[in-house]
Amino acid sequence: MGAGRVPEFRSDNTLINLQHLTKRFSRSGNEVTAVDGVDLNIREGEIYGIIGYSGAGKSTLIRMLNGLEQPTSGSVTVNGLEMSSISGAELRKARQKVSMIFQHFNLLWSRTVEENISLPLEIAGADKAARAERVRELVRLVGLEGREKAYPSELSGGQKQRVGIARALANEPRVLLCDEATSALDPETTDSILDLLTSINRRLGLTIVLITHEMHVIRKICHRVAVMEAGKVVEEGDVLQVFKSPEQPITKRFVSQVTEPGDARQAISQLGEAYPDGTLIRLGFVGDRAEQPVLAKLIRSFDINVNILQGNIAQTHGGAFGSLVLQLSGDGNAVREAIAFLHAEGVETEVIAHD
Ligand SMILES: Nc1ncnc2c1ncn2[C@@H]1O[C@H](COP(=O)(O)OP(=O)(O)OP(=O)(O)O)[C@@H](O)[C@H]1O
Repeated sequence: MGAGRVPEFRSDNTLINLQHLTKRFSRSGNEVTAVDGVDLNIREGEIYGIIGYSGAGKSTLIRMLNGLEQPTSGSVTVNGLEMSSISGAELRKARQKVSMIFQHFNLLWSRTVEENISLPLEIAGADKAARAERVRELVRLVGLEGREKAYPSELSGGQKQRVGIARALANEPRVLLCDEATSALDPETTDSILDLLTSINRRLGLTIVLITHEMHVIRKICHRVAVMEAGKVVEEGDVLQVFKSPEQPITKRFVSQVTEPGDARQAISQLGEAYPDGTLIRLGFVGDRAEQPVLAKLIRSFDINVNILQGNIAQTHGGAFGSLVLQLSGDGNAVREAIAFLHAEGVETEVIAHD
């Protein structure tokens, strides 16, 4: 679909504004605050990710963006229209412009691919010829040519989600909400669906808001991210910035999902055991900043041994980031001075372990 050739459109205009958004549920006499005073601005044309563990309040929050759930207090405004204050026909109309895809696709099993995609057009009252034309376009857009007459039971998970995406785009929404849209898919299919969402974002300038518990999804396609914990947004920012210097403990855990795969962590701890006299440090680097000269200077200037234990680099929408794990060994003072030197050079440096 050539996503890379289409220029990116992102404006500074706020499309979605959440103010002190709160949702409480009462369940058998107990009150649960699912969303707790959230303030957020989502800009037109961006892919905005909300990440959190199970129970953090993500689903409740995203369901308030299209009026599937009503806030207990606070407001949701989409393109100047306060979703929390409308109902009935007005809400149904507004919902056509804020459509949604789901983890389990929510397709109608008795309808074919093209009949599923056509459904929102039927509901909106489009005539038969216009529906057929639009369905053809959408089938092409999501890459399902040749599968129009298939039933959902005959499709792979990725194909089912493509039908979900086509159906969600039928009435030309301004916003696409994705509720754990890739959580039921294997890693390769996840990547192909994320590529499709990126491509749609670029081609149509569509604003996408997604919720997930996987940092890989955030890293791969989001421009900005909010981290949710116990109903609150505890950290928010550009994806690259959050990867570079996560502040909250929960954000650090999410970032380490991507930067420190389990086997790498194990390898580091094994190396740490093999060289117990060393100090393990992790250097963080971002974009095109050159840490290499700093490393060369470190090795030249201090009488210590430097072993590179692990290095990785990953791409985000905003650029590359990576980390390098080093083992420094030698005289304790020299090691301390070397670390002070790295700090002074402005390299993000964290001591992981020392003897
Ligand atoms: N309809 C409901 N009635 C009562 N409690 C609810 C309801 N919906 C959500 N909750 C509670 O609100 C809290 C947040 O749930 P929510 O589903 O929004 O979190 P989540 O981050 O999306 O987690 P998950 O990924 O597991 O769905 C949880 O404690 C949940 O049990």
